[in-house]
Amino acid sequence: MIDRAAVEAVLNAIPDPATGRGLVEAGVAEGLTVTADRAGFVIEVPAARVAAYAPVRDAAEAALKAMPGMSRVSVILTSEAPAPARKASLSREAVDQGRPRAPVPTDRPSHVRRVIAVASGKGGVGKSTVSVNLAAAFARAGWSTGILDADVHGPSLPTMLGLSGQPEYRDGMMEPRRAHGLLAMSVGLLTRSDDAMIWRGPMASQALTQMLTQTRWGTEDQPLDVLVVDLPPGTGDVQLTLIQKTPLDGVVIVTTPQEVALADARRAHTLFQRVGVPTLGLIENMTGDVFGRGGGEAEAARIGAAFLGDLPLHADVRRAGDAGSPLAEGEMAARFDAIVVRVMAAG
Ligand SMILES: Nc1ncnc2c1ncn2[C@@H]1O[C@H](COP(=O)(O)OP(=O)(O)OP(=O)(O)O)[C@@H](O)[C@H]1O
Repeated sequence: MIDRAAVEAVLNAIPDPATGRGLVEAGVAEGLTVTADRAGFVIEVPAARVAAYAPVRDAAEAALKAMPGMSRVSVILTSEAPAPARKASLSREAVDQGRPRAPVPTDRPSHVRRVIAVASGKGGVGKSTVSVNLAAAFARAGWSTGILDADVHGPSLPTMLGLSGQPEYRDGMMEPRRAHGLLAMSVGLLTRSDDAMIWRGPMASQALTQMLTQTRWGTEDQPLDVLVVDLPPGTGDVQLTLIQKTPLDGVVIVTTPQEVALADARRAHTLFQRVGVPTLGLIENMTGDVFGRGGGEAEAARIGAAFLGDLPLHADVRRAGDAGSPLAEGEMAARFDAIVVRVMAAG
């Protein structure tokens, strides 16, 4: 198990060029996610400073990869979009064009009945695990189901469904992959995992739009009943841009019972509320002796959302994820079936 404190110590040994302080201390490592064997974060700097921070990203990546037990590291260097230049001589029309406009949601994907996002206020709460098992439970309930992995910070669907290789293009559309009764598309299938990617909000949003609207999720004869979208964790700019542009019918928020995760879940709920996407409910993951229990239900009541259920830490869940297939039977699969019944009732 990778320890978050150890990751932070490694990152604090690397100085931020601007302040000379360690990367975590200086607040440079945004959205730091540490899971059992992975770590990732985002460095967001003004466009002019991207080159100066590239060696920092490389050093951080190398240092994290060298940690014992670390299997995957993703350090993303992104640039803030430059503010539009305004001149007094611009016409009114041009000035108007420079103003931020209310974002226009992209078209709905064709032949898809419902788009449900799975989100978390912070990383490492098991959002991707919940997404894929929720999708499998929808399929067990008889709904034709797709899953779209939009987690630019660390796409994990290819591992969880045992997928590799780029998707095929046919008649100008990407063909989703088929696995375990689900249709699947992942940002991880569209990029080489070792690429040093620079994901800005708009780029991530463009990739998501493309995967949503240019994937053949359904046809006139065989529409898709539900598309589950695994969003990147957090409540920052990337998430805001994504959800503003994406036609979502509802969101399921995943949290752990810990106080800090609950506060982040609340923040996520507020973010979705601001853009008019209804929260279908909260799921408490990793309930039990380690993290406590019950916080998710109390938080759901506090924000006026449904509580969809809790999921204890269970070896079957991790084993299924590692083996590249969702849960198909047993106690944990049954818990997901119960959650799906409540989601269906909510949305
Ligand atoms: N209920 C559970 N019981 C046992 N293991 C779990 C459970 N939920 C998640 N895990 C394990 O925790 C790890 C992290 O899960 P996952 O990758 O789904 O998190 P995440 O929140 O999607 O992370 P990220 O923020 O990086 O996307 C995985 O190894 C997964 O198998």
